[in-house]
Amino acid sequence: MSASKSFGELGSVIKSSTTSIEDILTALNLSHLSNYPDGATYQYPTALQEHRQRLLEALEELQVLTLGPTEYLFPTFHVLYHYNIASHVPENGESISYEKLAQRCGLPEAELRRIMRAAMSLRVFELGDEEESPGNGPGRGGVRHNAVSHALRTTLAHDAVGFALEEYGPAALQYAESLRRFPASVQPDETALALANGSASMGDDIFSAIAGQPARTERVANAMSWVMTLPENSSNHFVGNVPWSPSLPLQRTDSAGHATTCPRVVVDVGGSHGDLSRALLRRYREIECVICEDLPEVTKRNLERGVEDEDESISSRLKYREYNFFTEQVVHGADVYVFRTVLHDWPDKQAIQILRTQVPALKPGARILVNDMCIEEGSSSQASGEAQLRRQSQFITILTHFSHPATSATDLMVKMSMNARERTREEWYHLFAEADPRFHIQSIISPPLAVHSIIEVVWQGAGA
Ligand SMILES: C[S@@+](CC[C@H](N)C(=O)[O-])C[C@H]1O[C@@H](n2cnc3c(N)ncnc32)[C@H](O)[C@@H]1O
Repeated sequence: MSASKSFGELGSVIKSSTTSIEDILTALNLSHLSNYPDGATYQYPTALQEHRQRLLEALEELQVLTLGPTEYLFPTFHVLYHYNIASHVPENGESISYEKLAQRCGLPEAELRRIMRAAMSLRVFELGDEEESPGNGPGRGGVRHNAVSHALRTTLAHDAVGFALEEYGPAALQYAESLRRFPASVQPDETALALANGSASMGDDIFSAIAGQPARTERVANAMSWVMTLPENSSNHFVGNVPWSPSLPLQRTDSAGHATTCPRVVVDVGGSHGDLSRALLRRYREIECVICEDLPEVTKRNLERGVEDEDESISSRLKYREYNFFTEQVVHGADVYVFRTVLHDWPDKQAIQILRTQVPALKPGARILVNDMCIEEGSSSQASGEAQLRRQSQFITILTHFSHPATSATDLMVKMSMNARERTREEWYHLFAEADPRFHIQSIISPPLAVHSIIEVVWQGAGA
């Protein structure tokens, strides 16, 4: 990738530039300038411009280095995605001439050059070997991948970028209008995304709106799989902290005082491609079966994709099943029902409905494990899940660069898409109490460095 300095070198540049800036400000009696509002706007004096420029460059480079190529995908802009330019640049560090790349992408060479110049300024791709076409002058030898553009080559990353740009980009531009048209609405079809899809107030949430479009449906599912590759979102946080995990510091017991044992049958509701299902099966050999449920289109793709490259010990225990969670749960008597980043998509009314449709299937002591965010009102602590999430959701800062300065928080993403919101702990308690008083929240675990908490809910009703 184009960040050529090490952490240590960048740290030194940052230290020396900030010291120089501070010295100049002190000499000019301006050391009081800060980010905190004091009623004054200010411009930095020219004397410190050079240090400021050095500092900004080092900070940018440090950010790229710290995020790593996969998370630093957000500067990808739409034309790069649309023409799938990364896929036309050879792998293995080989350069490609602008002429050839333009042909492969179906773009005029002059336009491609402009696009690539902009991309490289954002540290996506880098200049190729000058020797390749020596007559063209410095930097004219074409381009090649850097780590960031190379990461963009993979379908999952590319689809994640496309999902953000093409689903949320247009929605972000409708956000203000949606607030004007549907003030205080909690209907999933009265949203910015629905306006962008021309389906507002027609009874369609986004999942229904794209249901008949396999390419879009697949892109959403791939984007979800990509999100799970980000460290803060890794399935490891869930898998390592489930109530039966041996790695928990304290041995967990159920309400009768028995040690919490590993479940045999788990249902992954709204499980998309089944990434979490597979992670559970890999870690817990005692789980006999995980049933990954999702909408028909998603399940169809899961079944078509098959299990060719799958370890047989996992594929034999993983089942895919069509299920609409607004209807009665079809798998009765499972030990655990997992909802990972599902309920946060829905306003309370629908989330309650989803929980109630599970009730007829629940046996006494069955668990629901929700893996969603517990936001902390008013917290800006860097250690909180919310602050983690702000960084994680660079996913949507794609929009801040090239579409609309919309948001850097999934709270606004779920608002724009479904009129939903991320919930506080109290709101989770309230939601379950509303859904059915026999749901008992047994624990909420927020693993360190994880975006999502694990809300363990035990069914205290008699069985169905
Ligand atoms: C935000 S994704 C979460 C996917 C997965 N659990 C994860 O953590 O990556 C929400 C999932 O809910 C599914 N979904 C949406 N509406 C549904 C419905 N009515 N019934 C079942 N699944 C649904 C979507 O297809 C999608 O896979």
